[in-house]
Amino acid sequence: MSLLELDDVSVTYRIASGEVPAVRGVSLALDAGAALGVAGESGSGKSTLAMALLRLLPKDAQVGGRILLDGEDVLTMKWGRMRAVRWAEASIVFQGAQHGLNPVRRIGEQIAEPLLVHDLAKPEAARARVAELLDQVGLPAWRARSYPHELSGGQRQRIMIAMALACSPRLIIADEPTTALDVMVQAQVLTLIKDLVAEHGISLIMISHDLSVLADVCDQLAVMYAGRVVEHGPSAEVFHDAKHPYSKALAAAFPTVGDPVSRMAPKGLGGDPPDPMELPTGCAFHPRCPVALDTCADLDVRLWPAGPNRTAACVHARVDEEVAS
Ligand SMILES: Nc1ncnc2c1ncn2[C@@H]1O[C@H](COP(=O)(O)OP(=O)(O)OP(=O)(O)O)[C@@H](O)[C@H]1O
Repeated sequence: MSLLELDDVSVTYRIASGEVPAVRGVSLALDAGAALGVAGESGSGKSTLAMALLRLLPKDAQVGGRILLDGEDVLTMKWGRMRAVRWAEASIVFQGAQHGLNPVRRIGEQIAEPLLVHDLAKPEAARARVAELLDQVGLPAWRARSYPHELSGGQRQRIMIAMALACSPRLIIADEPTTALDVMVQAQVLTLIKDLVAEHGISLIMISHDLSVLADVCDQLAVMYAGRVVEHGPSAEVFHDAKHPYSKALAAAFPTVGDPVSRMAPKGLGGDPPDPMELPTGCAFHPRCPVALDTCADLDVRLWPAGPNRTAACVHARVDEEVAS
């Protein structure tokens, strides 16, 4: 059984001017110890999906479908159970560490808090655990006495990772964990995440708009567009041989050093992502798609098999059935 199973998950925000379908029918599974990357442009629904996993969405968000964590549906859990699950079984690292830390409390107290709140350690054992966690994220034990403003952005993000690890969760959700950091520090933090999840056998969901980062850290990739997963498969295959034209454009937008010259000059995608309140008919990507057919505007688009262990929501990628063109 998968550690995490998403079955037809949808999230709709109800706002004054109507309904915003931010996530639409997402089904994904994550095995214990595996790492799944979720990619997509700004507004594609990645953060909404991540927040839905731990029921951290605001009240105006209506969530449908099933989110099974070790077989237990997160969406129907009692609040007491939900609070126990957060940190202890699954924790989340947000982008921009400085916003997540309390500026007037010492780092050590903040890392120890989830341990004390969940009654997983007495104060003395928690202090020892804080030193151990600081060591795991590459910081000296004396940093426990520092305040957040005494640390760099990269060090603060390491603290957030230490907090996420504190209760030894089985799943960590990392939402753009390195976006606010400079390139060198980004690489260090990514290596740290990669090493820690491998060492502790933790499952990881990492969210980013950068497919190359996800391909480096994750085994599987899901690409989101307008609230839907439009491609899913082994990360190296999706990154180097995308089947969906949107994933192709996204992969081409992040060439890596050493790539052949052909990949260094990607054709940019025209247009903007659609407003979720005014989604195009059929395939939501068709107005921007360089290979769209007339029929794509009316298509009942779904994730079709697109090769071994791969799916893509594009008629050009289907391998199972005859398609109308
Ligand atoms: N609280 C909210 N109320 C109404 N609409 C929202 C709310 N939060 C997000 N949205 C809308 O839901 C859609 C998905 O947003 P979301 O933040 O999940 O996307 P994202 O892919 O994570 O983008 P980014 O990379 O910019 O964080 C967007 O159209 C956004 O405007």
